[in-house]
Amino acid sequence: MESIKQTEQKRMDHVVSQIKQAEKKAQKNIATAKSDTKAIQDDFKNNLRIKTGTYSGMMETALTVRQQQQQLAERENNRTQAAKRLDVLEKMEKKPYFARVDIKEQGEKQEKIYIGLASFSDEKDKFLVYDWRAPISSVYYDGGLGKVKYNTPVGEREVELELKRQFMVEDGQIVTLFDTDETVGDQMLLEVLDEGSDTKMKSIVTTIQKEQNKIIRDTDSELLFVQGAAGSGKTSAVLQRVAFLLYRYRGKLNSGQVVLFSPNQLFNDYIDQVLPELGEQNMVQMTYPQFTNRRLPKLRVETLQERFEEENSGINKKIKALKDSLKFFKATTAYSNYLEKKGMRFKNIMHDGEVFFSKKAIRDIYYSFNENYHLGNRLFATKEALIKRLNSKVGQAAKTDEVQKAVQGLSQQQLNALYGDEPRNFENGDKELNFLARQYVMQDYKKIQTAILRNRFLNINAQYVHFLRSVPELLDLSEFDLTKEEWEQGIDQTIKLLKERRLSLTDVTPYLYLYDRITGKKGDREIKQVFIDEIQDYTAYQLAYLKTEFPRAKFTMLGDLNQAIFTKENSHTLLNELSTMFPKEKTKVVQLTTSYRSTQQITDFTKEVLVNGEKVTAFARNGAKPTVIVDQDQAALVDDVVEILAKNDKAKKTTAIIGKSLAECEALFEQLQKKGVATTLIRTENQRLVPGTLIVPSYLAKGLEFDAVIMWNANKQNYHDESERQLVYTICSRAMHQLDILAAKELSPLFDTVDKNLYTLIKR
Ligand SMILES: Nc1ncnc2c1ncn2[C@@H]1O[C@H](COP(=O)(O)OP(=O)(O)OP(=O)(O)O)[C@@H](O)[C@H]1O
Repeated sequence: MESIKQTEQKRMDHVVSQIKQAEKKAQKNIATAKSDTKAIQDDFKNNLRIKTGTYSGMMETALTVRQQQQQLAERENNRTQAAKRLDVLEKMEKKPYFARVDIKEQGEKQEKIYIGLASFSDEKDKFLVYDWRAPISSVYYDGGLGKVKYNTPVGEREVELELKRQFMVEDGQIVTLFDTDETVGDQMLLEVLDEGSDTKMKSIVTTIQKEQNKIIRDTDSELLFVQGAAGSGKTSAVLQRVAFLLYRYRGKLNSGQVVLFSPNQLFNDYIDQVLPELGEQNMVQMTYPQFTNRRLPKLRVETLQERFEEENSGINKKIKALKDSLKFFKATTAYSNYLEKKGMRFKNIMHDGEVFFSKKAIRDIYYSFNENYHLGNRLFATKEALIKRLNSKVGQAAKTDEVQKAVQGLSQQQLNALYGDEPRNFENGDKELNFLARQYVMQDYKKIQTAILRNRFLNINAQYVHFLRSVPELLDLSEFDLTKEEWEQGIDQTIKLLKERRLSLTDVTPYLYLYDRITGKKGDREIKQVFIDEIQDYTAYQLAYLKTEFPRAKFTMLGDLNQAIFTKENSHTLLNELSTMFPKEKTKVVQLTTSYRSTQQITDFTKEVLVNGEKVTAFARNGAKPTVIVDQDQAALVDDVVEILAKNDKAKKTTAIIGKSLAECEALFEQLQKKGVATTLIRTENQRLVPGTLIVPSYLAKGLEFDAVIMWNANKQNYHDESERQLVYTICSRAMHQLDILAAKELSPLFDTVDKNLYTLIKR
């Protein structure tokens, strides 16, 4: 008798052969679209007669050109569609599907549903494969055998799940199959997790877990908040969610309307293959500093490294807490509203070293409009009035003898430049001279026009400082444990930086928000979905700002309060503030507690580093216990690194050495180089992850993972402050299979909370 595997293989062979046929068809479509395009272009070249003699002739020509462009766009669209389909088919040829569920709806026959990367039907329109995002596919991810419910666009349905089968497939051949009554068999997950790390993140489509599926398929929430332990698959789930939304709202949502904010550039690079692997285009990806700094080209904003290494204590810390808060955001809004009545700061518009429009004149115009003019309109009306005044000044100047004489003395070439594209049919000589004189003056005044149009008369630096000075009237400083004098000290620092054309990261967002309010900037209404990863490193202010910047978007925010390495203990306040920003009934919070990244031994160890942390459970996958090596001095530690690297290399494990600061990483890099050990030092977030051993500073390790991690210099001197606990946790939780912690002389006391049985201690 034929085994189950043979029967399934036969079916798979059939599907693969159908897919191959479909590929041929797609190739033909691409070729047809290409030759059609060429034919249209040739035809156009040969037959188009440009008729410009008469008005109707011109119209006819324009119409023909337009028709041709439309035809070309249509063919181009056909071609891209066919090319996309071919791309998906080629992937499916290797792995047509990864699961099968047998379901029975009441009163109906049993149905076998095969689930893969995309839907595929045969010539008779019978579904051979269902897209993993189709409503019915949800039962595969959600249910054990028995009754299961799933959502469809027209409501909930219930079916009996009678079989759940998973396939490991390579090149169209079934390698293994598992029948399971567990929610997605652990066996398959184990196989997947046992694989080594890569410089690129992979999709988890075949083994999405029930909780993750909830995140992926949510369509109701305006704010979906995911608190997930390190390695619990937040990032993975969210990328699957993007693919899901693009499928669910096909035609209404495209990848350009989805934005993902990620922790750093390195991480962008790490995840950029997941969506293409799923047959979708990547969304817009950026980091928050990229988003804000591109609007501040003239100011130098603090970098991630500077932010990480800056001393944040005492008054500074309290000022930062205030500036990061939602209260401060509200104060900015209140302050800007008050500017409709008074308080705007302006700059003179200068010309040749002299005041052309004085700030007082501009202020008078600005406040001459009635109270129905709100900030944006008020500015617009002011600009209009200034342009009008400029024009009348141009008129006056053009009439002066001086200008008239100057124009008469111009060469033909200079005159031609003044005419520009203007048709030269003037009623009489006077009018012509007048026109030329105006043009002549305008050349000189061009800069003034630009200054008006570009809002150069706004004095945003002075305005921001004025706002800071007004803060004690807008909120209660004592709530942030600050006195007025302390607050003033903070303002002095900001002024000092502004004078050097610099801005601290904390000030960037309020500065921009104030500017947006004054200029009436409306935000990007095109963007429909915004994803924010590592939410714990954002401030409430930044999130409130993002909400105004993307007024039509739904938000998915994910993070791990345990890994707040920049905001530290403020991360819990963030969660509270966040909950007031979105309507309660439209907010959903999902917790992911199982960590899939690391072996049980590593997760059990790392979670004890935390005190009062969010919940973390290990996924049962075995490996060696973490090792802690305490050696005599730095030189001995370098030898330890060399030894560990040799061992890891032999076991084909990729290692990342994570040091606290960049300086430390640089020093280690050089020492290893002297010993002939090749590594790649990641200095900035703009670098690429490459295969082989990496040395990474801690603040860039966010979101990444490696087979083996060496925590460098985990001694007392380096990590002693309670506020560094989360950083230590983030570093250690990057390891998938092996973790070695190295310290000279004395281990950091932050490890004291860890049970001694959970690691192997080597003292040398
Ligand atoms: N359902 C799953 N099936 C297979 N692998 C999974 C699954 N969920 C997570 N993983 C794997 O676990 C690892 C961690 O996932 P991911 O990076 O998405 O976690 P995270 O919650 O974003 O972590 P962190 O907060 O530490 O950055 C990845 O290698 C991912 O492929």
